[in-house]
Amino acid sequence: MPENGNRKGEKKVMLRIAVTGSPGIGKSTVVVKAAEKLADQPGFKIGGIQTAEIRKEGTREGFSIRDLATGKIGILSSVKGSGPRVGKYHVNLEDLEKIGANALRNALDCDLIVIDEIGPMELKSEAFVSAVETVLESDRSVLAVLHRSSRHPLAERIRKEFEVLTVDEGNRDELPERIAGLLSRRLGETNHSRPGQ
Ligand SMILES: Nc1ncnc2c1ncn2[C@@H]1O[C@H](COP(=O)(O)OP(=O)(O)OP(=O)(O)O)[C@@H](O)[C@H]1O
Repeated sequence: MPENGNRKGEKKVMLRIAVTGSPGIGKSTVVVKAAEKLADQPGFKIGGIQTAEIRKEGTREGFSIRDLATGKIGILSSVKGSGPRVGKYHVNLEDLEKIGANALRNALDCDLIVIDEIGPMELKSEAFVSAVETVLESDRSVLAVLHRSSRHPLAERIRKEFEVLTVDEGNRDELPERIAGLLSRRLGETNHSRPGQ
């Protein structure tokens, strides 16, 4: 896609997809694979966040958070620490805000904003919630992982506004291709809607 800046004349054709499903079913993997397929397309700019487990000697000790655009990585939560608790983990509000919320705000010129994930840990931070709301108010396409059972107003809003796909063992292998295809076609529509193209 051409540099963003002035998108005057560009039709708003953003696509909002959320994947949800049981713990450990493969939600993050679907999002990573879909984003990788799209990143292979020349000029397709992806921003946002990715979370992953931190394991030590086979035991899960917490989660990391990564800014997809800069590669900057921090601690989202840890069994050690002092932040608000979610299960046995303490949420690290500092990195959630410095890396997570900032990554979302800095992704507003991207073709696709990835938010992995919108769940109980991330929703502990008002700054993060506010950054997600800013993304929702933008005209950017979004691919998010949505926690299955969160009743937080932001999670409920996403359920209403996004196309929600439930990952299961039967569809998790084909979903990345399907999602990448949907987003890729939408990008094509965006380019074709630009004047002079
Ligand atoms: N299509 C697949 N086939 C086989 N294994 C898979 C597939 N997708 C994911 N996995 C494996 O399942 C595990 C969990 O994957 P992933 O972290 O993507 O799940 P998740 O639903 O995002 O988990 P969580 O609920 O903890 O956020 C990983 O070990 C991953 O390698």
